[in-house]
Amino acid sequence: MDRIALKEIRKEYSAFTLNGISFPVKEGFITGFIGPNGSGKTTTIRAILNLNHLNGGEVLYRGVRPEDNDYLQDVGIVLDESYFPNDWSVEDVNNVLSVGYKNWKVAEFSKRVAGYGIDEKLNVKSLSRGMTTKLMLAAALSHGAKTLVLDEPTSGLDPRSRDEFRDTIQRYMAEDEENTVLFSTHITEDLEAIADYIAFIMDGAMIFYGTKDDFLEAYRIVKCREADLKAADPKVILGKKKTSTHVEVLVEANMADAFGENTVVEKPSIDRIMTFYHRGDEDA
Ligand SMILES: Nc1ncnc2c1ncn2[C@@H]1O[C@H](COP(=O)(O)OP(=O)(O)OP(=O)(O)O)[C@@H](O)[C@H]1O
Repeated sequence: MDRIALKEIRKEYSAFTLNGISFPVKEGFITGFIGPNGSGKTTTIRAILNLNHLNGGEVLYRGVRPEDNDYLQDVGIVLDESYFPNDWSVEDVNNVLSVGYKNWKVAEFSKRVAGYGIDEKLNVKSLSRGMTTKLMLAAALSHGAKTLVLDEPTSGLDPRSRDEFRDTIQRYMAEDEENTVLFSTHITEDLEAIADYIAFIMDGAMIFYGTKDDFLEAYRIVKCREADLKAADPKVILGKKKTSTHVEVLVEANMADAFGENTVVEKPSIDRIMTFYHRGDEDA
């Protein structure tokens, strides 16, 4: 079952268009949402959270198009920047959200922020980027949300905190088989560790949606000589990088043998797929 379904969503800014993004966020699984800087991840996430007016398409939550923001009671949110007013203390966050969320757990939030080493007397604006992310994560996990929607939750975290974040998400998933997570990231190590599904966008358009394993099987990097490239239709080349001795191209897996026999074929990591995709002719 789809916890969230994005159906052809479209958002037009003056210099950017999110152009018909469709993918499901499957109930009971972790979906990693990837794409390079400026590809439209935050715009998509804001659409899911009803923070953006859309120019087309729709977002379904538990199979229906929400008529108001009540569905957000069920959603724990981490945004890429703080959504708390700067003059609030952490204690204010606890007090105010206990009014806003029907199932807010005051003691649970206090325990979580204390666990992150955050003093509730501190002002939100005095927190570092990583601490602010942890504060949002503590809030996201303190109102019984069955869905987490997290925008770049690990980008401000140090390696140890990233590791703890991954443990926290895995514990959350183990607590209830219906718990569901969508998180965007360009730290692909996070995905390799915990994502079940991958949604990959670029320049506002959908490139891939499927299981992480299918994603890793879908592409190959072929190392060959520049002359070998002539053997194949240039359209099969999804990305290209020259090195001092040869050229490397990203292709769909079924095109890996289109460049003749004098090649080396590798299965790329998520990171390599992302960095190669749409890459041009520049030298390494
Ligand atoms: N309010 C806005 N007005 C105009 N353009 C916007 C607005 N918000 C985002 N954009 C543009 O939309 C594009 C996509 O931005 P978005 O933040 O969704 O990308 P992203 O994939 O989340 O990037 P990053 O990985 O850098 O966070 C960018 O070119 C950005 O400048």
